[in-house]
Amino acid sequence: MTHHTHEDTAPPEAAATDHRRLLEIRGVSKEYVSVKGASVRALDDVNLDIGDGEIIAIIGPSGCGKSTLLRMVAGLDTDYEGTIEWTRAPRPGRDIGFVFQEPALLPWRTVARNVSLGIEVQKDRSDLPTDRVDQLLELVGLRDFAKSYPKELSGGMRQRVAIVRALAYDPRILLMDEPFGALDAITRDKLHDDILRIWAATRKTIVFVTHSVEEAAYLADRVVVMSPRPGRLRSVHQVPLDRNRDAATRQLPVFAEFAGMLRGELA
Ligand SMILES: Nc1ncnc2c1ncn2[C@@H]1O[C@H](COP(=O)(O)OP(=O)(O)OP(=O)(O)O)[C@@H](O)[C@H]1O
Repeated sequence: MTHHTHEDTAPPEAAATDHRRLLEIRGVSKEYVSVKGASVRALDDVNLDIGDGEIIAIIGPSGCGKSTLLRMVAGLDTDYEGTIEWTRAPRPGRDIGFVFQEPALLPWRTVARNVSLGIEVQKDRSDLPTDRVDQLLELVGLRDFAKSYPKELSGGMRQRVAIVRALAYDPRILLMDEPFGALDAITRDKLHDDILRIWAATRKTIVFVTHSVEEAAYLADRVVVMSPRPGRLRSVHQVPLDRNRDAATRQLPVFAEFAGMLRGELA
């Protein structure tokens, strides 16, 4: 089990071993200035390489800058020190799929039309072919609900629609900010398996923020632990499991041990 801290020899920015690099985050710091003029240092010298096809979980105490970091990677906030560089130039507006805690679907559009929204907002406005929408919905078992409206779906189904909507224009990276935080435990577990299925079918790079160490351990290749303000990378851990994960994985001693270790890092 890897266990790097600032005091260890291996730096937390150690690159993913098995993946070509997709993104390089170098020396990223962020200061917010409040309305009253006081400044809050939200991130301090964050360094991380993200490999192509890698799944990374970010965990850390409330307010440590997880969402801030995700927003910067997404290009939603460009006011920071340091650099975030892509190894291949991103296609403007297309390379990031973002999923929030709330699915934010348009209630007057069908499921299929919500999924194709990601494409329609692009400049060229080419419609998403119906078979592509079907294919995306199939990934999350919602093909039969293409013509339903969001209010006719459960919370978990809505979040599945939000996830495939983010995948509609084939982004290089899927960023998710506590995507399962509003769901009950059983629905969460089902969504986890949807994510694993999506990854197996698309090999997308996925970076997600979570408060659950079990979620991080179950889904990720590497887990990034952040420390409280100013947000720094406390440690980066390779998850000691191969990619074939299912319900039985959660029963493995190595899983419990790893999740327990993460919990200890957060204490
Ligand atoms: N727009 C803003 N203006 C001022 N301060 C901000 C702003 N957004 C975030 N902050 C501050 O920056 C710090 C990091 O916030 P951020 O939302 O990134 O944390 P987080 O780790 O995602 O928290 P949580 O787990 O509670 O969602 C916090 O101290 C927060 O108060």
